[in-house]
Amino acid sequence: MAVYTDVTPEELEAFLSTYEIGRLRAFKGIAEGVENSNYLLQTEAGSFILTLYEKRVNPADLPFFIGLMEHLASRGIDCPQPVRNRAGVALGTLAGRPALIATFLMGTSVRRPTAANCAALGTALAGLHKAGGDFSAFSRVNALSVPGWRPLYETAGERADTVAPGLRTLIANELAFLEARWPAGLPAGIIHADLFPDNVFFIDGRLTGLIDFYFACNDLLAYDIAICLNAWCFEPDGAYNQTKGRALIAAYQAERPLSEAEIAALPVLARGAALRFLLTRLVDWLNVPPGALVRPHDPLEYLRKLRFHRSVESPRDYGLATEHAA
Ligand SMILES: Nc1ncnc2c1ncn2[C@@H]1O[C@H](COP(=O)(O)OP(=O)(O)O)[C@@H](O)[C@H]1O
Ligand SMILES: N[C@@H](CCOP(=O)(O)O)C(=O)O
Repeated sequence: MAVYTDVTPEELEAFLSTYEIGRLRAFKGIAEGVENSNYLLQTEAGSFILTLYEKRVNPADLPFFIGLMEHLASRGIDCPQPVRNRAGVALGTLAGRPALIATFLMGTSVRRPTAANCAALGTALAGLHKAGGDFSAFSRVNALSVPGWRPLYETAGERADTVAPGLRTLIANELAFLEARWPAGLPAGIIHADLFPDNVFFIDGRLTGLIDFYFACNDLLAYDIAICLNAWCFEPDGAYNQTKGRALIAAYQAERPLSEAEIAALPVLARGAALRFLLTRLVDWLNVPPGALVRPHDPLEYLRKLRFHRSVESPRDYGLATEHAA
C-alpha cells in the first residue's frame, strides 16, 4: 500500500473547505501505487483522488504535470482533471506535502492484458502523443533517461549483487552499451513514460482512461512504445508475446506511423526501458522507508525482460512486419 504520509480527518476537512466540492463524507488510503500517497475521497460532490507528492517528484515539475493533464483533457484524452480551489489554484499543501485533488476516473485496470487490451493501449498511446504535440506551456526533461541511470546504478552499488549475483556487472555493461548507442534525432514530444497496465482503465474491454502522469516528460515517442511493450507484452513465465506486441504496434501505427529510424531503434529503446525500470525497482527494493506501507516491485522481472531484449536480432522479433535489421 502506498501511503507514506498520513492525513487526519481534521486536516483534510480544513483543506477541503477551500474547494467547491462539498464537505468530506469519507476517505481512505489507496492500496495500489508505489510513488506517491493517494487517498480516495468521498465528498458531497462525488469521488475524488487526493495525491500527496513524495520523494521522486520534484515540486518544480508540478506545474508541468497539472498543465499537461488539463491540456490532454482539453484535447479529448480521458485523464484525471486537476480540481482548482476557490482561488483558482490547483496545487496546495497538506500534511507538509504538495497536494492535488483530481477527478476520479471510472474503470478498472487489467492484471493480465489480452491482445485486444494491447491494441486499445496502442491506439490510446498514439492519441496521447498526438494530443501532446501542441503542449508548449511547460516542458520537462526526462530525469529517468540515460543520464539519470548511472546515478541510480551507483546508489544500488554493491548491494545489487545481494539481489542477484553478478547483477552489478551486468548493469555496468548494459549502461555502457546504452550510453554509447542511445538513438538521437528520432521524433520527440510528450510521453507518459509509465503507462503500465495499472495506469490504464477499462470498462467491458473498452479503454476508458489513463492516469498517473507523474513521470511524463519530453522524450522520444518510440521510447514510450518500448516502455509499453515491456509492461504489456510479456507473460508471467517471462516469455515475450509477439501477438500482443504486434497488436500494440499495429494499433499505434494506425494512428501515428513509425519512421524507419524509429523501427530500427526499437531493440535499443526496449533495452533502455528495461534497464530504467530494473534500476528504479532495484533502488526501491534496497531502500524501503521504515514504517512505509508499500510493496516494492520485483526488480528481477525487469532483469528477465532485459535479457530477452539482449537476445533480439531484429525489430521483427517484437512482432513488427519490417525488413529492417536491428
Ligand atoms: N483519477 C483517478 N481515478 C480513479 N482512480 C485513481 C485515480 N488516480 C489514482 N487512482 C487509483 O490510485 C492508484 C494509485 O495511483 P497512481 O497514480 O498509480 O499512484 P502512484 O503515483 O503512487 O504510483 C491507482 O492504481 C488507482 O487505483
Ligand atoms: N510502474 C513502475 C513503478 C511506478 O508505479 P506506479 O504505480 O506509479 O505506476 C514499475 O512498475 O516499476
